[in-house]
Amino acid sequence: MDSFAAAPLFETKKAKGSSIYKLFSASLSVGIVSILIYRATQIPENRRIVWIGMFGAELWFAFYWFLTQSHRLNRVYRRTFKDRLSQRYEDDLPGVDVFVCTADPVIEPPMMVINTVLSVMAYSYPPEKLAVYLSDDGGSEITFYALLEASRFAKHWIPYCKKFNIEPRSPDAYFSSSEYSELEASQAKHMASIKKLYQEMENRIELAKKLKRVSKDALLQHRGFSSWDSFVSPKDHDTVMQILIDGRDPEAKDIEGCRLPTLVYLAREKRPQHFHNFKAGAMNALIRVSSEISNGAVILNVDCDMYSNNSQSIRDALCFFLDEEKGNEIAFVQFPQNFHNLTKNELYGGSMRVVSNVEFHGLDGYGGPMYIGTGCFHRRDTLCGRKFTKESTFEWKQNTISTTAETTVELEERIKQLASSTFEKNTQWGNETGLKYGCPVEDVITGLTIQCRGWKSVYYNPERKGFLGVNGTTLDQTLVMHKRWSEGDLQIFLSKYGPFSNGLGKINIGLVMGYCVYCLWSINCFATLYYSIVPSVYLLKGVPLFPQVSSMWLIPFTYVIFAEHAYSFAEYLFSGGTVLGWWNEQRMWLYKRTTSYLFAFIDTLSTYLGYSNSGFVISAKVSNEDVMERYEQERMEFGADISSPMFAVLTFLAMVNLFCLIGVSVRVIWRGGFELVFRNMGLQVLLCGVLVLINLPLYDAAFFRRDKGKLNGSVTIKSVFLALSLCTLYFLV
Ligand SMILES: O=c1ccn([C@@H]2O[C@H](COP(=O)(O)OP(=O)(O)O[C@H]3O[C@H](CO)[C@@H](O)[C@H](O)[C@H]3O)[C@@H](O)[C@H]2O)c(=O)[nH]1
Ligand SMILES: [Mn+2]
Repeated sequence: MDSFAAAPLFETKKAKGSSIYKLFSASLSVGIVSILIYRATQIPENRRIVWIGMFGAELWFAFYWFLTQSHRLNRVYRRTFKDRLSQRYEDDLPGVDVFVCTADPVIEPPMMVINTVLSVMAYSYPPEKLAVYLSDDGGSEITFYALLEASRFAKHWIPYCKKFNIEPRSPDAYFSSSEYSELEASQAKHMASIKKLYQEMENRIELAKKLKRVSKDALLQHRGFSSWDSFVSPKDHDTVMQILIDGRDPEAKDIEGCRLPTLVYLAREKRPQHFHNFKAGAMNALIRVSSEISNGAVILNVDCDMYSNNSQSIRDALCFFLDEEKGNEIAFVQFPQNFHNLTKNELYGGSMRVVSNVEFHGLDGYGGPMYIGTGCFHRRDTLCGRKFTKESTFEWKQNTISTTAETTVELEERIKQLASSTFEKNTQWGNETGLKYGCPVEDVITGLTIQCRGWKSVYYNPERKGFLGVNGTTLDQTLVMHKRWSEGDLQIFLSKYGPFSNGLGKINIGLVMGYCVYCLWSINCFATLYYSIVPSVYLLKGVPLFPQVSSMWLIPFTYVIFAEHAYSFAEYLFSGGTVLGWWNEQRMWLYKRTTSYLFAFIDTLSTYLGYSNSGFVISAKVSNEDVMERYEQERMEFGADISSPMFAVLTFLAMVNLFCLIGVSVRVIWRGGFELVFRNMGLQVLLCGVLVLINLPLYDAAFFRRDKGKLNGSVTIKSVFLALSLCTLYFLV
């Protein structure tokens, strides 16, 4: 072997400045411990219970802060060498199967879905090694029709992408980001004609969507439509499987005469009497079906809204899997979730900036990130349950399917039963094999299980983002999504597959802690609720719960509060955010903790007691113009007609703090004693004041706004009434 052949395909670098961080972290620990000592030693004679509550909340915060250190102490960054990959493996690249999941043609419009499909079909990768599968849990004829249209448009689109080496390769994203005037004349002409084809296709699909049926002409164009003859409903139908482009077929070529990637539509069989297990069920059906069609050694999974923004991502991922030294222990390569519809200051904290740019790098330092469902490359064999051994190597060359004389139709008929609703009965699918069932975050539990079998994962966060998706555009959507996530994560923690119950001893302790940060999200609700109600109410009552301004004990409180927030502010800016964005994120942090997490906890509890079953509320990916306008102006969207219990909790909390602050102010102005209040309860005033400040958009939505995004009137009235009652009650007794 010459020296170049031995050169690694990727490199891993530790984050700079980690010793400074360690010092900082140590100083904060001292502060935190001092606070706890204060609580434990200074218990007052009266109102012990309230004090102990404060102690409890602070104990929790301290413990949780300790867990989050695992995200920061050992961050690593990865870099790939794609030129070495092509030099060594260009003729030998593994097959790659891309799974795109969709579930509802209304929430996830067919145009969006096919844009994602086209973007992955156009990867810079040998087309004969690439296969794209669309799983449609909505079983929609319109989605199928759109995919059929896309399979034709691909013949023009893929050669265009490759000829001019364009990015991004989702047509919609490309057309809305590029101007003819910036292109050379020949390309501009070419683009104009492609764009026209695209718009014609779009018109046909939108028309079908509007009429809720495919035109008679189109129906005759493909035998696949006949599958809908026996169709009862999206929840009750036979398997629909159509190989729209068969990669084995030498005639399947684009307009330049180059081969095309395989393209398959699958709507697995659904029956009301058989539970379908949401996305995990869809993925497992895809794993089986694809194993008979293309059997790619590597599987890429994306949600239907997450188009590929970087045509090199497959090659990036392969640099990890094919690395001669370390590749054999890597089970999956996770890219961050990024979004293309964020506004500048991210009113709903949608980018999860710090998670992507700090925390996941920290997990990577301890054995690898979680699998987060989209933008993730898996090795097929590990996903199917194979255990790790030191001797095992990545044998991608054996994965090829022998080309038989079978026709496309014969192949379809033979393998249809792999997607039947009864296929998994009495098998290990959903348990030891494939993605795990029974958890609203199938991805996280599956990834953790793989890591517990001895595998590593890799986090790859390149400059040019690999995937871009759609983020929620209303407060309600964001809170509901976080409820599902935190609920699923808590269930993982409590299950026998949890980071603690299963991971301890199998994965690095740093990774156990790292998982716990997410798995225990929901538990944060108690300490946060306590901290955002009790000190304010006792402020109104005139009872101090923090050290006096003149006391030495104030020092650790001040240090911890200011240093921690200054650090989080710096971290947010360092991750590319804005000042206002950080402030918005603090609000969302409060809102998620007091609603999503609380409701997730309650629902998990009732699931355990057998009262309910957690479902999967599909995140909305489109919103009407009115909502969109406010989203772009960064006005918080409550939705005047939404009377969600989550909003009731938020409004109640906001009102309690408002009334307490007003109450104290009135008293001070009336009776004087400003100095006394400040001296005895300075921190309480600060806390209550910040809570009011952060809730300004909510008061605005409750009292002043007139648009459709304002807070529901009855929610406002009820919450004001409840908050007033609570404050009066506390004030009097
Ligand atoms: O019965 C179902 C329900 C959902 N989906 C698909 O699952 C994906 C994710 O659903 P979405 O509603 O967008 O959920 P998010 O909360 O945005 O998704 C994140 O969280 C999920 C649960 O952890 C993961 O499955 C996702 O990959 C991850 O992006 C979408 O493509 C859906 O079409 C199905 O295929 N079948
Ligand atoms: Mn999504």
